[in-house]
Amino acid sequence: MRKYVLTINPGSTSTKVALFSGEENVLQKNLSHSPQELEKYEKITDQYEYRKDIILNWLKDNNIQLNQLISVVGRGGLLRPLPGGTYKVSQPMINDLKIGYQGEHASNLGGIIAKAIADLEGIEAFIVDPVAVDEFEDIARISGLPEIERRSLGHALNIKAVGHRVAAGMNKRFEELNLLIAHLGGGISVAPIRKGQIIDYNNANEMGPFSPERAGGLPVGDVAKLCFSGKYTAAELKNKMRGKGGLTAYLGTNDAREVEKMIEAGDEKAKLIYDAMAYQIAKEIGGMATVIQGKIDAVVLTGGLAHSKYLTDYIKERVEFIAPFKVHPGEDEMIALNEGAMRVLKGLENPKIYENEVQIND
Ligand SMILES: Nc1ncnc2c1ncn2[C@@H]1O[C@H](COP(=O)(O)OP(=O)(O)O)[C@@H](O)[C@H]1O
Ligand SMILES: CCCC(=O)OP(=O)(O)O
Repeated sequence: MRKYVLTINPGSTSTKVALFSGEENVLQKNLSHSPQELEKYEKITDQYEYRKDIILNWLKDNNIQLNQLISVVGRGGLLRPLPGGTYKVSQPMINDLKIGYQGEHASNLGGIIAKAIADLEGIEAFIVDPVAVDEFEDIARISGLPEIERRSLGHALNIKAVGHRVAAGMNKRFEELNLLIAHLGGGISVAPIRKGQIIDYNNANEMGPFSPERAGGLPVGDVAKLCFSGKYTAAELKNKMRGKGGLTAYLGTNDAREVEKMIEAGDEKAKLIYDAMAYQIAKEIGGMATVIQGKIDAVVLTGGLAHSKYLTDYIKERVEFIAPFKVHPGEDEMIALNEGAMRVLKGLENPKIYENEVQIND
């Protein structure tokens, strides 16, 4: 009997997979990937078989048959800019995920793997609130060079899910509050949210604080020099900035738990780098506070790194003057994926259709 929704969440440092029966999360696995494990794949789409097999083997190991699935829902990736919601995975969407329309990222595999597994059973595949959700105000798009637009790419799925949870805890609706939510994962997004709308944020793939595996915003003149130094190919430079940047570049690991062990063992370099990441996150939160004119109901930290007391205490000390400070460790992404699919399966909402007529340059 078909009774489960399979949710698939490929992140830059992990693959998370969960089975839901109705609202209940009945089984979940979170698998971390080291940089060494991932570096053998030239492009992120090359990780398709590897990540898909992890999921299929996990189902098999837990005696779950594919004919028990109602539908499959994946995290959505760097598609064309689009409104939030639940989208049916279609061929035009798959094409854009494969080319990485707005860039490469593990989340592009979410819809692709969901569709591949759903097709084995002839059931529907969906994505929910993908990385490319765009609610920016026009002023946030201006970069300083007319050829380059600031883009809305970040952890919309978790930020919205956590925003709803925080609002419920304050006996309010998400749409009533102004929040500053920082998702601290393999990538980092710092989002000023006005009445439920993410009106700005750093592009987590290319800007803002450095992260476990990304370089974040860099001095542009020095980047230009590096590009023309002749030392690196374009692909090598891209890898340095996403995948092999941040903690990975300085310390050889994307795992903050490992970094904390290094610090405990007296490694001063590890402490300087880890503190610098926390410092940059606090600075980004401070800057984004101006976007909503300091009228903020709560500053919230979420994502895998928000499990770290060391990191959250460091940030708290610097930002708690802004608004009440809350920590929501981990993510609500698996729940949010299931809820998005359930709204459609129960007929409460029509799935959105992905349109690919907007043209932008990568
Ligand atoms: N208990 C913990 N303490 C400190 N850091 C943690 C903990 N759990 C996970 N992390 C770190 O969180 C980061 C991954 O966050 P996550 O939100 O899972 O990212 P992604 O979805 O991009 O893979 C990694 O650097 C990981 O080491
Ligand atoms: C590209 C923005 C999304 C992102 O960084 O996700 P991860 O933290 O899962 O890598």
